[in-house]
Amino acid sequence: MQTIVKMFNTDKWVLPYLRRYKKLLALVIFLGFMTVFCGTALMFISGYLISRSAQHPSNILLVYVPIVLTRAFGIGRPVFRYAERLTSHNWVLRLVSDLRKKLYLKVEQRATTIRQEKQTGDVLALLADDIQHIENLYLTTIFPVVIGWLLYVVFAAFVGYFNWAFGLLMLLLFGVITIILPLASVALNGARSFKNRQLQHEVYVSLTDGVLGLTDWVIAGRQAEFVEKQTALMNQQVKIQRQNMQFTWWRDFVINLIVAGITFVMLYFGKVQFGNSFLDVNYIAAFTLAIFPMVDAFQGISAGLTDIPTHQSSLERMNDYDELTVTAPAAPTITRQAALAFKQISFNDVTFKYTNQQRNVLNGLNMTIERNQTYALLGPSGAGKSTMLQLILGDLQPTSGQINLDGADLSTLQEYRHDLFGVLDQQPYLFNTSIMNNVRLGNLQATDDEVKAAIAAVGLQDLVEKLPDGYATVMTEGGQRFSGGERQRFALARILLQDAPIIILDEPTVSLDPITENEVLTMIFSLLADKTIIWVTHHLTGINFANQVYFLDDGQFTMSGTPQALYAENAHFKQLLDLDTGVNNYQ
Ligand SMILES: Nc1ncnc2c1ncn2[C@@H]1O[C@H](COP(=O)(O)OP(=O)(O)OP(=O)(O)O)[C@@H](O)[C@H]1O
Repeated sequence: MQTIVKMFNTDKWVLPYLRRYKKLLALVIFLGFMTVFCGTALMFISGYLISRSAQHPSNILLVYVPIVLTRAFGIGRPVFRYAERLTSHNWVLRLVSDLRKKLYLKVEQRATTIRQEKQTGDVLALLADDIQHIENLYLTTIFPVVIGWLLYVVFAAFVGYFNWAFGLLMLLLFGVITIILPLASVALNGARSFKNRQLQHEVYVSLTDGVLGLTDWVIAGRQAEFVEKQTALMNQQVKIQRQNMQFTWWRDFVINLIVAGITFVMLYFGKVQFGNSFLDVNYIAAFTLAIFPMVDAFQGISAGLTDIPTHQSSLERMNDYDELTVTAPAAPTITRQAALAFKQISFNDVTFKYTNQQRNVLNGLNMTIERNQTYALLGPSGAGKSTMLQLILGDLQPTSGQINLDGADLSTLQEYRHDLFGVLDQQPYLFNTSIMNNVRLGNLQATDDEVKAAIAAVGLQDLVEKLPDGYATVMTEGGQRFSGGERQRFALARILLQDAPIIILDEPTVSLDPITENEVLTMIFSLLADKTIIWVTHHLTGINFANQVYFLDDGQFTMSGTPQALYAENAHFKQLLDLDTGVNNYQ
């Protein structure tokens, strides 16, 4: 219970919405209460009416009023129920839509760096499952519990109005169903529900991880191990769910036993209270029958409270996510136009360290990137090349030092990012939509003719036009229907449409065969001849396209210069290049 109170005390996700929509919330609770009230009153009046009708009809008016009331409560119950469903779902959908938007904005703000702190499965679970749980927190927990408790108090007071001692007895007996049993449920079953929720989360994380690396599991011939791992997790879940169902069965059985006891007590109360009067005797059936519709509402309290630990873990995860606050970057100090017309980008003593790492990945780097020049960045695996690209793109911030674009701190220019940078990486993503839509992603304002021109520029016009559906051909997920070289060309067409002045190439040809690699590199550098290019590459194929080559090792530049100068001055570079190209270069 303490953890629940603590959870709500520190909550930033749900409570603000309770306050924002409090009037609607009060209406939902009122309508829910009226639904159960009408159901109870209907049974009460019906009990009275049946009993009264069995007596000698001294005056027809005495049954006429209950008939009208039966009709009123009979109509009132479904009407209130309908209105309650409408408003509660309206309330919950508003809340969920606000929550989704809030969560989306949080994720979006950190989209580029999120994978450093969260696993993909974590974020998926958060987006898909946790929000759903918050929705259920209201529909299956908060609303039924509040309505059930309200009814409990009103009914005990009603009985107390006739006989305070019986009122007190009802308070006590119904208290067992509405307070003691639900709390015992939370205590006994809560830990299990919590564990189930955590297992569900583990399944998400492990499944996403497994699916992302599915090819590797298959290549390693360890599919069975992957399936076993998932099955073990799911079996644990099934076991817990079975225990939960058994627990629910026993709990409901105990509730029904208690209700049977309450029914006898009520009969006795009726006899003592009303048994001596010819007219009042009809209240015995009325009070006794009224118990049954209420029991449904009271059962909801136990079920609702037992779910709290499940919701708790969702709420904790969402609040935990909230802790990852994003500090808004300072406003840009130069205009978009000035940024696009930049002359140079400079690295000034840039050092970078990942928060979870001991050592610096980059150590006091200095470099100047001139407009319209091509820079090749080479170095062994783990040297820090990709980290450098992320720093240029503003996805990471230097631990010390500065990266400036014409004197303006690059990290403050994030709102110009799409206009400044085009990125072509190892596996550009092609979506399961038409070729036209996929290429148009580079520039949503581009006309059909412009898209076609970009596709023609990358040499894919013939291929596309020969397809039965032409430009409307759906690419299939990840663009699987096209070869690696074709996928890179489509991605290049996107970049042409985007027309950003700085192009980041992150080993775009690493997965291609040497002939296709040569073709794609030649195409990239001829089509992007007027751009500033920063190109990370593992080997020296196509290095003569670069104006400057920088070797990065262990976070520092160990060598730099034009390819020609390095070839002339550095025996190692000469040897590597000759090996890579199989000929003597620059002769
Ligand atoms: N998100 C991260 N969190 C912690 N350490 C990281 C992270 N990303 C990279 N590193 C570490 O930083 C170092 C540099 O990584 P980086 O990816 O920049 O190297 P790289 O030169 O691009 O390597 P490769 O050529 O293999 O892609 C490596 O030791 C890597 O393990």
